[in-house]
Amino acid sequence: MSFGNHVQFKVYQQHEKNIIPVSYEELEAKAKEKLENKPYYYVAASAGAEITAKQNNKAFEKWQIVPRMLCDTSSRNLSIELFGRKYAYPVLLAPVGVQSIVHPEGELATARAAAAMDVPFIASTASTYSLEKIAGEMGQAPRWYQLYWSKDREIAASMVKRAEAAGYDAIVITLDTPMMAWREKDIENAYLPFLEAQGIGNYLEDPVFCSRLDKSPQEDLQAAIMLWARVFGNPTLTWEDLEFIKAQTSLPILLKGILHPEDARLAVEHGVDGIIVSNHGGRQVDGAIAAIEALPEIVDAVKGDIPILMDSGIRRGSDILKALAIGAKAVLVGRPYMYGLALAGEEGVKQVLRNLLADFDLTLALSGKRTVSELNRDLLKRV
Ligand SMILES: Cc1cc2nc3c(=O)[nH]c(=O)nc-3n(C[C@H](O)[C@H](O)[C@H](O)COP(=O)(O)O)c2cc1C
Ligand SMILES: O=C(O)C(=O)c1ccccc1
Repeated sequence: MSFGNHVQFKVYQQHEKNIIPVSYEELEAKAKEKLENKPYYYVAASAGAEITAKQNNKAFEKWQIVPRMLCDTSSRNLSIELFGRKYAYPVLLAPVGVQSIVHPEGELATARAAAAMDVPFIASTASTYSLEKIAGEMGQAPRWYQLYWSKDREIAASMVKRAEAAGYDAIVITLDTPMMAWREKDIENAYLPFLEAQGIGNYLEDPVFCSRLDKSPQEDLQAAIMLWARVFGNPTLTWEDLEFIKAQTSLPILLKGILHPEDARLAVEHGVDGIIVSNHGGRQVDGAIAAIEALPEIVDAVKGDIPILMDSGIRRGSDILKALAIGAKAVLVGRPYMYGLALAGEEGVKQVLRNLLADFDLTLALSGKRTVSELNRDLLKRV
C-alpha cells in the first residue's frame, strides 16, 4: 500500500489517535485558542495589511489541475535528489525562528519530528536552541542551516563553519530580512521575543559573538541582547559579498527570498547552488507578488541550471503538486508545522507532516502520476 492510502486507513481506524485537526483552518483556529495573543500573532500575522499573505494562498486557485486517467498509479515513489543526496519527499521544514514561544521544547521537538518523518529540517539562525543542540536530536537525519548574515561577517562565517561541523548538508542564506518589516500586530502588542532572550541561542553559543562581549552572556545577558540587536541584520550586502561566504564552506549554498527573474539569473551567474522562491510567508514586503505567481517566470529564466525550491502558502497536497508541476524541485512548509508544534509538540509536527505528505501522495495518484519527475505544466491549466 502506498504512503497516502496507508495513512488514510490508519486515520480512519485509529481516529482517537488524531490529536490535531486535519484541516489547516482548524489547526490555526486551535492554535489561536491555545496560545497567548503575543506568540500567536507573531506566528500567524504578516506585514502591513497582509495582502501578500492572503495572495500566497489565493493565487494557488488560479492554477487548476487537469487530472489524467488510466495511468496505473497503484505504486508511487515520492523521492527526489538534491545536491547528490536522495530525499524521501519533495518537502522540507522551512526555517522558523524562536520556536520556544509556542512550545518549551521548540526546535528540539521539531528536529525530532523531522528526523522521524525523514523530512529535512532547515534550522534557523534565530533558533532558541543552538544548531549543535538541534543536530544532537537528529542522528544522521538530513538537516540544512539557514543563515542570517550578521553585520559582523566573522560571526556569519563562524556560524557557517559550525553548521558544517555539526553535519548540516546545505546553507540557506535568507536575503529578504536584513531588517524586520512593519508588522502591525507585533507593533500593537509591543512584542519582540529576542528582547526576552528567546531566539538567540546560536549567538549566545558562538565563540566569535562571545569574543565581542566584555562579560559572558551568563554574567551579563542584557549586554548580549544589545549586541545581538546591533549585529543581527546586514542591509549593506550586495552580490559581490557572496564570494566571502562561499569561501567559508564546501556545502551547497541556496539563496532564499528570490522573487524577480533577474535576481534568479544573477544567482546562477554568481555560482550559487540553488534558490528558494519565497516572500517569507508575506511577513516582509506587503504587496509583494505571491510566491506561486513568481515561480513560472523564474523557472523559465533559470532554465534548469540550478534547482528551484519554493515556499509561502503551502497548505495542502494540491499546493505541493502545483508548485512541482510549475517547476519547483521541492517546497518548504512554515506555519502549518508551527501550529502542530504549538498544539502537541513533537507529535503535533509529525502529524502535520504525515497528513500533508499523505494528501500529496493521494493527489499525485489521482492526477494520474507516480513520481515527482512525471510532473510538468501539461497537468495544469492557468485560469
Ligand atoms: C514565526 C515565523 C518565523 C520565521 N523565521 C524565519 C527565519 O528565522 N528565517 C527564515 O529564513 N525564514 C523565517 N520565516 C519564514 C519561513 O521560512 C517561510 O518562508 C514562511 O513561513 C513560508 O510561508 P508559510 O508560513 O505560508 O508556509 C519565518 C516564518 C514564521 C511564520
Ligand atoms: O519572524 C520572522 O519572519 C523572521 O524571519 C525572523 C527574523 C529575525 C529573528 C527571528 C525570526
